[in-house]
Parts: sequence; C-alpha cells; structure tokens
Amino acid sequence: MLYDWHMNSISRFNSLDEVGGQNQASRRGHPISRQLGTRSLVLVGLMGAGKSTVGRRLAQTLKLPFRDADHEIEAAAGMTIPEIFAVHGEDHFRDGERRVIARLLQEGPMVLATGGGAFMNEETRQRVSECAISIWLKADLDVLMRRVRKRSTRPLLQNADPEGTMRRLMELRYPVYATADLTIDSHEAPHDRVVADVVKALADWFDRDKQGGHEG
Ligand SMILES: Nc1ncnc2c1ncn2[C@@H]1O[C@H](COP(=O)(O)OP(=O)(O)OP(=O)(O)O)[C@@H](O)[C@H]1O
Ligand SMILES: O=C(O)C1=C[C@@H](O)[C@@H](O)[C@H](O)C1
Ligand SMILES: [Mg+2]
Repeated sequence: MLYDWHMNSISRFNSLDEVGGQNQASRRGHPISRQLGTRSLVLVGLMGAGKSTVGRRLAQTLKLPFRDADHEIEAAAGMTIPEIFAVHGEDHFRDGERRVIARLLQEGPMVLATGGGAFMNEETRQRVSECAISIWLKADLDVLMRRVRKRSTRPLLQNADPEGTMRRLMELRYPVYATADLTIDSHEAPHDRVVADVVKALADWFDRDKQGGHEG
C-alpha cells in the first residue's frame, strides 16, 4: 500500500476544525440538521447526477460540512482519479473508495457526495444505512450525457461509446440506487431547485419518522 486511505492528512485536519465549528452551527442551524444528530446525508447516483454540485449547495443550505469522496480519495492518494485508474486499476480505486467513505461516515454529520460507483459496494451500503440517510439523485440519460460532456475526467467514459456505457451503468446500478432512503429527480432546473426538492423530501421523511414510519 503506497498511502493510507484512512489518514487523509490535510482534509482530515480541516474536517476536525470544520466539524467542531459546524456542529455548533448546526445546533442553532437548520431544522433538518438538528434532526440528523450525527447522521450524514449521503448522495448517490450516476456520473453527472449532481452529487458534487448539488451536494455542496445542500450543505450550505443546511449549514453542514461538505465532503466529496472523489476529492478525498484523490487527496489521500496524491493522484487524480484518472491516474489512480491508470496506475493501480479500478479494483484498487474501489478499495480506497470503500475505506475513505467508511472514515467519512464516522465524522458526521455532513453532506457526503459519493463517487458514482460507491453505493454498488455492499459493505458501503450497509455502513450508509447505519450512519446516514441516503439520497439518490436520479436523472435521465440525455440529461446525464449533456452534463458529463463538459469534463473528460471520468475514466469509465473515456471510450468510443460513452453513451452506451452510461446506458449499461444505468441498467446495472439503478436497481441498487433505488434502495436509497430517498429519490430526487435531478432534472434540468437550477441546482438550487434540486436542493429545495431534497430539503422538502427530508422534511417529509422526518415527519414520517416521528410517526414511526421508518422502523424495522
Ligand atoms: N440541476 C442541475 N442543473 C444544472 N446543471 C447541473 C445540475 N446538476 C448538475 N449539473 C452540472 O452537471 C455537471 C456534473 O455535475 P456533478 O459534478 O455535480 O455530478 P456528479 O454526480 O458529482 O458526477 P461524478 O459522479 O462524475 O462526480 C456539472 O457541470 C454541474 O454543474
Ligand atoms: O460512476 C463511477 O463508477 C465513477 C464516478 C466518479 O464519481 C468517480 O468516482 C470515478 O470516475 C468512477
Ligand atoms: Mg462528483
């Protein structure tokens, strides 16, 4: 092992400061944050769903820390995701992804944007169900393709038929993403509109929770 996925130097120290400060803020802060306790909000979904960009704005709205698992992995490895894939392979990336997310889930509450494949790992799904509320940001194929065309930093789409790849990933992953606690349509609307939809769904979720709707 060339680096320690658990000990993520800079961002770990930042997160300790931020979590302390943000915990204080969240005690006074948004009603949703107060009801979370130590649970995090974990965003799942395909590449281009908006996990990173909607997640950051959601965290601002709820006055919670924001973490992006992809960025944390890159910081721990000292390499970009395309470099990790190229040098060590996808299995190594997935192993690091699982460890990094396990660490972040212990540092909640926060809004955590995961990488598109993270929720496919059974151990990760189990941990998320124990420590967080999971939110699937769901989008149509054409919306996703329009969004991912903007950047070429996704190794899984660097091939002759990215749309075919995305279609296959949808078939494989959508049944698993569908097990998330909440599903939000990440449609073509301003990011803040999707944030508002998430906040509304969470408020409803906590209302049902109070009525015993999430037991068992
Ligand atoms: N609701 C939205 N309205 C407009 N643009 C959006 C919306 N959601 C996401 N985008 C845009 O789509 C692109 C991809 O979004 P983002 O990086 O948040 O996706 P992601 O789910 O984190 O993908 P990945 O799994 O590859 O990290 C960005 O340019 C972002 O601004
Ligand atoms: O959908 C996926 O498997 C991926 C999505 C990105 O967020 C990165 O985690 C990586 O490019 C793999
Ligand atoms: Mg992202």
